[in-house]
Amino acid sequence: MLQTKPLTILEQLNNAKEHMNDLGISQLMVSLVEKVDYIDPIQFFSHFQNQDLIRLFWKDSEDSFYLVGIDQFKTIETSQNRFDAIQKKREELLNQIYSPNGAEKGTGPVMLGGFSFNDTIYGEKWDSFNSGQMIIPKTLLTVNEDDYYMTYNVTLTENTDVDELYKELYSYKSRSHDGKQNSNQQLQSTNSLDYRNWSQLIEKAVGSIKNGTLGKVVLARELEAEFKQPININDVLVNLVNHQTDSFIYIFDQGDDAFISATPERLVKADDNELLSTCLAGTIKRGETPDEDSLLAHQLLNDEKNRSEHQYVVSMIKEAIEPLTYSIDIPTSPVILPLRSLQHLYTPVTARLKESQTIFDLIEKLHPTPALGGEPRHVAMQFIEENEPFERGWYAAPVGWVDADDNGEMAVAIRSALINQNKATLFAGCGIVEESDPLAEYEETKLKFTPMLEALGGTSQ
Ligand SMILES: C=C(O[C@@H]1C=C(C(=O)O)C=C[C@H]1O)C(=O)O
Ligand SMILES: [Mg+2]
Repeated sequence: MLQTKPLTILEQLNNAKEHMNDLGISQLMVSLVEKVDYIDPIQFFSHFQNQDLIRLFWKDSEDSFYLVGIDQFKTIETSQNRFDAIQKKREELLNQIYSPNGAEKGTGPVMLGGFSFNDTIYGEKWDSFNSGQMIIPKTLLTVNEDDYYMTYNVTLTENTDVDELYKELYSYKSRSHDGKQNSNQQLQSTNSLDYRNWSQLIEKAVGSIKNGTLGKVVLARELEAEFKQPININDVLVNLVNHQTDSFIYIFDQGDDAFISATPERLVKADDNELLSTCLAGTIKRGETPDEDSLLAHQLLNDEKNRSEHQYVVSMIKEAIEPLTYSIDIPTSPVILPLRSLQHLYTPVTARLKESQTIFDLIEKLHPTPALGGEPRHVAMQFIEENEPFERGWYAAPVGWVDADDNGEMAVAIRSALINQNKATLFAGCGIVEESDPLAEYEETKLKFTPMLEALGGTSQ
């Protein structure tokens, strides 16, 4: 077969301008894609610090797929009926964007963003975050294994000088950036729900479980950490990439406020018609020696309380996904997912989707799973809303990306922090079931704070 040479960006721009004239319209949104040589995604992200631009970062848990989005081309924000509303607005928008060069997975008018845990979001801390925010960046770097792509999203008008615009697209390469590092960041203080209040909360939940109102509920606490110097997001990213290798890494950096997560938990991945999801619940620490480590793993696998926390998630995901699929594959027992400072019970889910469901339909069905909400879902959500003494914001909520062909992936934003200047708010929760002991659950949240706290430059809690 005759292989046609991909069009250069300049050729694509000229084609788009011609297309616009042919259509007799005065304005056209265009998504231009080119294959490029190696670009380090972390350096590329870091390059745009202190430029008052939104920065978006995504790395998958296999360390093979990265997206870095810079600046907003188009942003969709919703509050009411958010998953459905975003999907509708997205369709409208995509219909208007011209992509002259076709698109490899994860290139072109890709949207990155996220949602809040609840349908609404409140509180000063979360002022600059919405309950649904998906962004098509102006410039997007895509790294897929060994292939590198740049996408430029632009609006052409009758007056656009193509040669000028072409030069402008590459101007980021020459902009200088502030590469200073805070290598010796110091933690000044932390503040979180004290143990007495925590244990009352857990006892209340266990009471509702014992009287049959609830099966499982996930309860969390926030930890406010103050540092000596402003937190450098670039440094945090480098620390997370180096130490949380089997996690998704997600950053939504709006300049003054950034939300960061290094999470092992996938909500859903849609790859052509294949669907992947993850059941992740049940936790124990890592051992100091390989022997102790496997002893702990063995203990976790055989622990009834942790198995029960896990089973709620497996049953719910299966029930939610089954009607949408031709076939579904869920192993009958979990395996261990070892992370740097803790290990989890893990059951992978694979399925073939029946018809083209968008990732937003899937999120709507799945969020929140009993790994972050509980069972029954609405009773657990109400319990959380009434009893947890803080706003979850984007913690424990879906974050990720989707391309124009409906390929995409959403992770669950746990092991996360909201960062503002020299302050960070970290979040950690755990699944409460009938056998839960408040002290053991408190220790479990401490373990879950560790990775992000260390990445921020703090070591103690
Ligand atoms: C709620 C969190 O994690 C969830 C709770 C787990 C548990 O209780 O064992 C394990 C993984 C996640 O499903 C969190 O990290 O904040
Ligand atoms: Mg647990």
